Amino acid sequence: MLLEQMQSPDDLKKLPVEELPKLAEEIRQFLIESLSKTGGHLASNLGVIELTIALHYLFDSPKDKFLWDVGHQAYVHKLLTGRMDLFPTLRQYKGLCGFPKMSESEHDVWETGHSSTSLSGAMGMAAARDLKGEDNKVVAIIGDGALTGGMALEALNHIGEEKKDLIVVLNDNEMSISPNVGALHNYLGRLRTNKTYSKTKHDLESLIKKIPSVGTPFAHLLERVKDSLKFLVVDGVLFETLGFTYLGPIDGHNLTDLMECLRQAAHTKGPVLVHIVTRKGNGYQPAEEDQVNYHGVGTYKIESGAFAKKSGGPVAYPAVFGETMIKLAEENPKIVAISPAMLTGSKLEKFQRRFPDRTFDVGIAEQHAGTFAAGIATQGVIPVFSIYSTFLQRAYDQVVHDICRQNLHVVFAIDRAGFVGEDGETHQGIYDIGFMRSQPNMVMMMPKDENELQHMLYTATEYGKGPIAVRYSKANGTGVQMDEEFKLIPIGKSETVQDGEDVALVAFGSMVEPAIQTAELLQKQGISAKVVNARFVKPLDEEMLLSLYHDQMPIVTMEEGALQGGFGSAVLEFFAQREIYDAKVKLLAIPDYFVEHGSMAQQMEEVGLTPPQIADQVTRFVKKKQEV
Ligand SMILES: Cc1ncc(C[n+]2csc(CCOP(=O)(O)OP(=O)(O)O)c2C)c(N)n1
Ligand SMILES: CC(=O)[C@@H](O)[C@H](O)COP(=O)(O)O
Ligand SMILES: [Mg+2]
Repeated sequence: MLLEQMQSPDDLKKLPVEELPKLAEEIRQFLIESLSKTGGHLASNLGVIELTIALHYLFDSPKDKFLWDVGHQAYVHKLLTGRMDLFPTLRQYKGLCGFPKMSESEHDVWETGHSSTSLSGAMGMAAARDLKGEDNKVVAIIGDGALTGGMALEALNHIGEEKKDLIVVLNDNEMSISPNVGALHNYLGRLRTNKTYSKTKHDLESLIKKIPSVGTPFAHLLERVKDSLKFLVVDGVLFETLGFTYLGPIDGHNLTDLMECLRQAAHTKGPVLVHIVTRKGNGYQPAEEDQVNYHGVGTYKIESGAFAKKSGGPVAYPAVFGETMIKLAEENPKIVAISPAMLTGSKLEKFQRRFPDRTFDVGIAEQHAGTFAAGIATQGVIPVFSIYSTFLQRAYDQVVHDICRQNLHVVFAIDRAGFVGEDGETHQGIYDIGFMRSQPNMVMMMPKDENELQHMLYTATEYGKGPIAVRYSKANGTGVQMDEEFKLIPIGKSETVQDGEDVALVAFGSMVEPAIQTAELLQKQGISAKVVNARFVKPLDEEMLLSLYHDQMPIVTMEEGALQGGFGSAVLEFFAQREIYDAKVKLLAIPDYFVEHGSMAQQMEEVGLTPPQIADQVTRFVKKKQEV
């Protein structure tokens, strides 16, 4: 098997060119087989097998730098850089990361997970290279979806101006996770169908070169004629206008064409954009036919492509969000949904089918989505901005400057809040509590179960006074009975779940259920714990906190979020502001480091947030308090 011999790109370079299609086929079979057992980002990787082979064959990694945008398509790169044996551990605890990771290999020179960063990173590397007087190549590989991200467009603007040697490979498969959207996508479509462009341009340039222009009075005029002629050939060559040499479009599954084009790119001065056209899921029929669901998969049967059945259990929070949105929108015609390219994961596809005019998939454009929501809200329409916690990070200034400062009624539906499992550190949804609650006007809540989620969403859409956020986990709910009618939750009011005398477990959202389990464990040790469902991190239920203090209850705050600036911090701030210095408060939250991939359960255990671990900590805390 050729693949087994690939310990480094040097081994690849030893292969005769004729063997490369065989290697590509082996990689395809390997990925289909290996991911059927581990899951992972299958379809995107099947689409870049030939491209990755061509890149490693022609360039000299790690001297030459490859920056994989999003990084979900870097599995082939991992295979060709000696990590085949680790694939059975892909995305598992302490196993191979699903994204580029510098600690894994010297060939991973840029870490990703969030999209649209590769061009800025590449520009930085090219600038540093030139300052140091070095001569390596820098190649950014970006998908058509990631290209819609604002960062990528900002970088194109800069790169085109600076004119440094840098190659951008645009992998155009017409797909984001869902079919790609937007005017830029439509433009790429026109380039794709205009296959004669490159040839015509080449012929034209050869012709113009024959006219003796340099040094003549007509030089400038002739250059302008050349540019104008280009625009006659296709309706606007955006990338050339921006200062890139545009090569393509070429078939990204044809190794010969790829090699030829990349060779030409490597010898071209200044920024080059190589436009390759690929098929997501290429070579595996189930993935080609259902590109959306094969973007990221769990385990599946190779022959049929059938996904392993989910192990029953209660419905997951995102599904409850999707269903609730339909109910809410049926009752309230002012409600619209906004998603930055995540309709599928956010469970809004059914909503989109039911209310196509009230659904906005804006592409990978979190910043725009935020300010777009603000604009909608100014007109009395109610935008529900559905966004994963981790991607909301990208829209922070929009949250601050456009939404909170203008005190607009934007409803944030913050999905994937807390640990996310296999995607790991780039995707953990654990910072939103801190960065949202610091904003004036913000209201923020998290439900203890799926029934409370629907009531919170209803409360948020009815609120009307300013920005309001509901964060919820990707996990399954608790299996609680769902109420038929929506109820308003009083803003800033907690709920006592069970009474107790020795300690108060004040839990935020997803930690209420573990708090109840912890209380049971404590009971066995003779410790009586009160459990409070905090519901709100902002505004806090101050009355509840003061009452616990007056009852001299030690307080343990519990949250699935970062310790710094989180729910527990808010409780401490409250007591400090009231000049209450003898409140006994212990904070249980996620400590100050990036927690890597694994299952959500493993991640909770790693940071000490499982009920037995919490019970131990609470026992020590209560005993210490009694000793004082
Ligand atoms: C900032 C950000 N927003 C959203 C995502 C979620 N996401 C991951 S891959 C992807 C689609 C990327 O499409 P494209 O770049 O064309 O790559 P393809 O999967 O088609 O190869 C999206 C929306 C992300 N990783 N980062
Ligand atoms: C690479 C990426 O950002 C997405 O594909 C992400 O992995 C989706 O996560 P979910 O599976 O939770 O929707
Ligand atoms: Mg794509």
